[in-house]
Amino acid sequence: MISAFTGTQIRAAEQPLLDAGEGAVLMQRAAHGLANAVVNELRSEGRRLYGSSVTVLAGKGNNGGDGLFAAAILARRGMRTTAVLTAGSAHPGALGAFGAAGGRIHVLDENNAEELAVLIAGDDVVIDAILGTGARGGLGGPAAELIVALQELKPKVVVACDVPSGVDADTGEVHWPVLTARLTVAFGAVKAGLMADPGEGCAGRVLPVPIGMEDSLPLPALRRLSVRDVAAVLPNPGRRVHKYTRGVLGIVAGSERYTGAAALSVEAASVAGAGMVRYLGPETVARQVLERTPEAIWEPGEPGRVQAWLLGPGLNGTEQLQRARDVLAAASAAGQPAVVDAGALELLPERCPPHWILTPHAGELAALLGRGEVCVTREDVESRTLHFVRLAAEHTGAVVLLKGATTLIASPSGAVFSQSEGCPWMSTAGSGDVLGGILGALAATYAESGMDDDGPFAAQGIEPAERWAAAAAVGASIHGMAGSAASAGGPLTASDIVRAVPGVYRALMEHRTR
Ligand SMILES: NC(=O)C1=CN([C@@H]2O[C@H](COP(=O)(O)OP(=O)(O)OC[C@H]3O[C@@H](n4cnc5c(N)ncnc54)[C@H](O)[C@@H]3O)[C@@H](O)[C@H]2O)[C@@H](O)CC1
Ligand SMILES: [K+]
Repeated sequence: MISAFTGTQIRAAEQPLLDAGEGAVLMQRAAHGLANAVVNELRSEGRRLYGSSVTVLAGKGNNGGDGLFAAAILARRGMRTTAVLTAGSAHPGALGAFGAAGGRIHVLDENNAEELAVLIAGDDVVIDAILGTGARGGLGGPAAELIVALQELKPKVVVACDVPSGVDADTGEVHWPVLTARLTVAFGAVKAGLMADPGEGCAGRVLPVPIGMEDSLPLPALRRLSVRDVAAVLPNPGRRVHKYTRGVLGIVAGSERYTGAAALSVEAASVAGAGMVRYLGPETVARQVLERTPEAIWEPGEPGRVQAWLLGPGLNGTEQLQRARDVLAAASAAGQPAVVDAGALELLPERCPPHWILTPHAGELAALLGRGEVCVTREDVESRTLHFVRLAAEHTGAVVLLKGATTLIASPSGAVFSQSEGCPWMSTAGSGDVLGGILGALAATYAESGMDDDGPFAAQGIEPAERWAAAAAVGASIHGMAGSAASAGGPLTASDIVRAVPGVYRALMEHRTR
């Protein structure tokens, strides 16, 4: 599990060490971690260190100090080093060390941003050490001009020091312009802002470097399940199970207009481990569903027993909407878990049970919040994903899974998971219906066995109030892995994602036996 902390939490954990006069030691550890990361990045490209060039963009705070000390280390190891001081002044000790190691220094001013950008862009590495966790807002003035010009010139390798300057370490909000990094070296721990959009999109790979305050960190603000975690909690049928104990999922999806959504979600649920899938919808849709998944059962009347529900993909028309309304009321009364997507989000009661999983995209999340009289647009949600997903979980009382390049899952208890296994090719029609099917299958399976104190989530140390959010994170992770496997770098259809799901399960099961 990767744990991420807000910049504020990390600064608080550092404070006792700073008070004890350990600040310089922390900075040296950070600088060595950063310098080593630059060396490894160059070596991974088969580049020699000696004679390669690096420029550090250094702000006036400790982030700039880390960058300058790291550049001094690199200069001593034979790199040609340049520093651009973006605020006129810089950390005195670090600047002294950089000068003593033979680095060249330029001071950014009103008139030289473009000229410096051209000078720097050809370097082998650019280190962005302008702003770190002490930033308020983003870059302005000549520093912003420099970043805009540099971004256009596409520098070869950008390594961000702690966070890309302009990304809010607490929230992942981005104050443009930001230089997109290939690698972010995060000191002490990964910052929450590097695991939430849009911040994650600027950070590249994130490498945490311990600097000695890690034991003082509080509970994480965000967590990401690793492949190993997902493998460990994946439902694994024992010898004595049968289809009913494996978990039966009821699905209310599709309509005359959107038949594909029903077909995809039913098929995805069937391949994602549900013992049985019962489909509720019009006969014409059911025919297509069964053609694709003959294992599913069409329920024209009162459905047989189910353990969990999926409602919403492709839902349209009064008949299907009424069915979904009835099912929601029955699920609520029976205490059954439900995955609520797309059209069914509009049917939710004001407060939902904590084991319901809502799966909006940014626009649907804005609408959901609007019902609680929080007036926000899709763009607002996209620019502050972590904030709004938390708020939606708080307002609805349910687990809220916000779809995106990074999927955030907020529990009403306050815990947040972040998964990012997918790829941009997955933003294709029907992809969300497949996610719904996978989540539904997991909900049905975990409802039967999985949430107890002797279940797999408890064994991973996941608290009872966070387990349904963790289950949704498992679903997001499997969906992302299946999409990336199906894509292999190229375009794909939602059906390709479905076909890749069993392979992902097999690989995870193998992982478990290793
Ligand atoms: N606190 C510590 O002891 C340690 C901090 N470390 C580094 O120090 C960083 C935090 O350092 P600081 O607290 O000095 O803050 P930063 O280095 O993040 O920089 C903020 C500095 O720029 C100014 N500033 C804030 N917002 C600005 C904006 N939008 N535009 C221009 N200037 C702005 C501030 O007045 C401050 O002087 C961390 O990210 C990390 O890189 C590491 O060296 C490890 C130890
Ligand atoms: K930075």
